[in-house]
Amino acid sequence: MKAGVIGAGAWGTALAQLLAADGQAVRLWALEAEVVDAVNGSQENPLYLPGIPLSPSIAATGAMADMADCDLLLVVSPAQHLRSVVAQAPAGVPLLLCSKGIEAGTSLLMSEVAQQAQPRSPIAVLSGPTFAHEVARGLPTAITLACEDAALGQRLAERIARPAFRPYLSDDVIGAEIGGAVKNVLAIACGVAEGAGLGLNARAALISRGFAEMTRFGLARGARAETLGGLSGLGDLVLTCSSTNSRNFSLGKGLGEGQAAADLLANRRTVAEGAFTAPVLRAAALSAGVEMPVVDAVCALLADAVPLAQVIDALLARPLRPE
Ligand SMILES: NC(=O)C1=CN([C@@H]2O[C@H](COP(=O)(O)OP(=O)(O)OC[C@H]3O[C@@H](n4cnc5c(N)ncnc54)[C@H](O)[C@@H]3O)[C@@H](O)[C@H]2O)C=CC1
Ligand SMILES: O=C(CO)COP(=O)(O)O
Repeated sequence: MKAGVIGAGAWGTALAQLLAADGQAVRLWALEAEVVDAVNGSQENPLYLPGIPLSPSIAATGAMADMADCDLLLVVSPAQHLRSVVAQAPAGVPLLLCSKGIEAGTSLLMSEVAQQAQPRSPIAVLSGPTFAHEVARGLPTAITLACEDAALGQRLAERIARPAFRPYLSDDVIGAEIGGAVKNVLAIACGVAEGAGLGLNARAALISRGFAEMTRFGLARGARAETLGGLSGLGDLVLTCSSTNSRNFSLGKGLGEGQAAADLLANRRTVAEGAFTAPVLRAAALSAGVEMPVVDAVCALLADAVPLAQVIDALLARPLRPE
């Protein structure tokens, strides 16, 4: 039996490499035939993870039926495609969900979507500050592994831990997912501050006040505060809000430089999840009665609805209140 990875973008490929670096067999499902050919033929994924030599023990496939001999499936598709790929996956196999986002139309978290798509499959979530290129290169990384079933969580943690890759166990699945989804929207805001030349004070303010928004929303959805303050929340927020290695931060930087969202989002191959999560999160926050002004500002910019200067002025002109 072997581990399988569903989705061969940057993160799925990096996770396959992590698990296969010591020669263990890993099955990798890719959507694109050219990715299957490149991984199997020349041990690389130039489309999504260029410059990283991959282990020959990764076997790529474009046929989901080939995942039937896997005893663990890491699901690493973009959040908006998770329902369809999980529905095609073999039933009854533990699913470790690695996508970060909220489903449009349903406002469901990935664990809730997976539960609907594969009701018989046990579910866990893997989320934290983890740039794919760094994990693929074997650089030290810590991550949250959340699972309601403590024994399964322990088994999965032991299965994926490596000398430089440390999963920390949690039973707060909702908290781990909310941190990963919300931080992508806040990273867009920090990118805007960078692109518009607003300075590092503004970035720190957005990280802190954004974390307050994440916490308010998370607590309203049943997350625990310590999860939001951990690797999958604050940890990932800090990582993604401070580097153009983040696609979300880079998208925001383009917006801050005055480019239109429609142009920045047209024809991109890689995913900036925050652009999809932002409007869903805004609607979910509104219906939960949770104020998220930074998220609202990102939504306005993504809709190309309000000029940047006006969005910034509106945030700064909010009534003064206690922290
Ligand atoms: N790249 C990273 O460093 C990290 C990414 N993640 C999360 O992992 C998830 C996947 O992101 P990446 O691997 O970075 O993707 P990516 O941006 O590198 O690649 C895009 C992926 O989308 C897939 N795709 C496009 N259309 C599809 C469809 N109709 N059905 C199924 N798949 C489709 C492509 O095959 C490809 O695998 C996202 O939710 C992301 O937030 C989480 C941690 C780190
Ligand atoms: O989730 C990530 C790091 O933890 C990757 O962030 P981006 O999707 O913004 O590149």
